[in-house]
Amino acid sequence: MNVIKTELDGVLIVEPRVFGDNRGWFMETYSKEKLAPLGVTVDFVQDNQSFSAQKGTLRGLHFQMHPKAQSKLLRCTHGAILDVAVDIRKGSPNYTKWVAVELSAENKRQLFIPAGFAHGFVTLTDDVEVQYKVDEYYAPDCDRSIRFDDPAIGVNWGIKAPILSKKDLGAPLLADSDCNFTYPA
Ligand SMILES: Cc1cn([C@H]2C[C@H](O)[C@@H](COP(=O)(O)OP(=O)(O)O[C@H]3O[C@@H](C)C(=O)[C@@H](O)[C@H]3O)O2)c(=O)[nH]c1=O
Repeated sequence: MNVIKTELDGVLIVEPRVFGDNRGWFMETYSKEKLAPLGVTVDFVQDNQSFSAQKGTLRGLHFQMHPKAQSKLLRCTHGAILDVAVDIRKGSPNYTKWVAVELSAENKRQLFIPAGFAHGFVTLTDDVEVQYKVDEYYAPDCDRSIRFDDPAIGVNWGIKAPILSKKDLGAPLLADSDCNFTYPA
């Protein structure tokens, strides 16, 4: 596996090794022992999958607060997404900074997003399947959204009127959120 650092410390692009042959291809999609020396040292406890029918669907920006904060390892197994991580740790030199990485079934890239970051993605094709591992169980009490178009963050999603859930439509700005991440942790 190859790991590429992003501008945000701790947010990593993971490129699995793909073995092609006359049948097709094979890859390890996750290996604890191969990823640990490269910076992914968390213990994943839950696997998630979502399907988005239409291009231009946006899920985010989401996070779980302490004490149920989550790290995530994401991949797109059908179609393509623009995957976004935002540093929302108060006091961080990168506070409100974001990175966007295209993940697709074709490029097989994964994005590791540590706790302390908000996450969201917009679909770049129809029929998008996203799969991800998380290192903390779903905890509705700690589950939070912030506005995808919060001007204090300014993510360039490349789309003006995305398809959103009711929850994401009514999400607060980061400044009005009860987000409790601090830097250093
Ligand atoms: C996230 C989650 C949701 N659910 C339920 C709650 C709800 O009824 C239904 C749909 O939930 P949501 O609308 O929050 O799904 P979604 O908008 O896809 O939420 C996800 O978005 C991406 C961007 C993330 O980063 C994830 O951590 C997660 O927040 O699924 C679970 O049972 N377990 C879970 O782990």
